Formats: sequence, C-alpha cells, structure tokens
Amino acid sequence: MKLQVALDVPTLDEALALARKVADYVDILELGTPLIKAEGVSAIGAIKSAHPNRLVFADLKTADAGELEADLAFAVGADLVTVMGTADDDTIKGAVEAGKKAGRKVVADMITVVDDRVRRIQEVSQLGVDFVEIHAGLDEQARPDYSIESLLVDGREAGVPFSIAGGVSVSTIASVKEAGAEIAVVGGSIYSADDPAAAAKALREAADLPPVGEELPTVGAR
Ligand SMILES: O=C(CO)[C@H](O)[C@H](O)COP(=O)(O)O
Repeated sequence: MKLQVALDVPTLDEALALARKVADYVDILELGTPLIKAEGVSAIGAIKSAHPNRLVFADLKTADAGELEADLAFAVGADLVTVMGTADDDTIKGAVEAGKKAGRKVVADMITVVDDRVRRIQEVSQLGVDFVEIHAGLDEQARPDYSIESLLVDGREAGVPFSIAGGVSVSTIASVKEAGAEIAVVGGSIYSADDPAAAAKALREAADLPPVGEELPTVGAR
C-alpha cells in the first residue's frame, strides 16, 4: 500500500511548505481541490518541479468535460487526476482518453452518495479508470455517526483496485491496508498535526509500510 498526503491547504506557499515537511514519508503528493481552485493548475507543476520523484495527484473532481480538464492537469505535470465517479459515463471516458494520451492515470472519486456504490465502482472500472477512490468527504465525515468501515466493506466487495479517503488516521490506517487498499489518502491527520512529518512517519509505521524509495512509485492496474 502507498501513502498519499492530501495537501488541503489554501495557498501554494503553504502546500510547498507542507510537502517539504512530509515528502520523506509519503509516496504521493495530492493537490486538494480547494488548492487547485485557489491557485490554478499551474500549482500542480510547482509541486511536481519541487518533488520530481513523487507522484503528483491532482484532485480535480471533474464533473464535466473530462478530457479537457484532465488534459489541462496532465500538461502541467500531474501523474494522476480525479474524475467524479458519478459523472456522466462520457465524462469519465474522456478523462480516461486523456490519461491514455498522456500515459498517466485517472482515478474515479466515489465521494458522492449513490444507491449501489459497489455497482458504480465496478461500472467506472469497466470504463477504464486506473482505480477508484472510495471516499467520504469532509462534510460526510462531520456527521456524528460517520465511520470509515463502510468504505472498507465496499472496497473488499468491489474487486477492483481502490484507494480509501475519509479521515484515515493512525488508528485506522492498518485496517485500510488490511481491506486491500492500494493507497491510503490522508489529509487532516497530517496537515492538522503539530508536527506533520512526525504524523506522516507514524502513519507509515502504523501500516508497516516500507521506506519511500527514490524511484517514482507505481500504482493502479496498468
Ligand atoms: O478530497 C478530500 C475532501 O474532499 C480530502 O483531501 C480527502 O478526504 C482526504 O482528507 P481527510 O483525510 O482529511 O479526509
């Protein structure tokens, strides 16, 4: 399993500073959606230039014009982009097409509630995304009855490559790995910590992950 940090901070300067602190302990650096909205896609290139041997994940959460938006992010250095798992099938196919052209990866973000999430996960996988992010967003996490467990249940059942995002912490990351996730995505547990580097290191240790290598990590089915 790989560890992905979500740089959910509002400015590029803060994202660069946070990335610098945690880069030794994470495989993937994610530019959160608010950061991309605030700073534009050029921020993707800035993070990639600063960390060429880390995968850079652009959390575009594309809802329309899949090929166009993915093209924009790949052109400036994104290794992976997200498209909404509940977007129109043609939007997802467009993003997949952009991924094929660029030789980069496309992730379907399953953040939106759907009646049968496992079925939709399998459908988007068939549309060609590299993996799905089974995800409870910040608003869903804020509900008192929120538990990460339902994400893990669906991941186990879906039978396709997946990542998990939704308040992953040092106390849950081992269960994320045990469920078979390829990637654990961690935002708040790292960026809200007094010492983000120590938090990222502790997450790695809690999941018994090997040290981050010098090579660019590989993720996804192809
Ligand atoms: O995409 C996101 C919110 O939409 C977050 O980046 C993702 O949920 C990870 O952050 P956290 O660990 O705080 O949930």
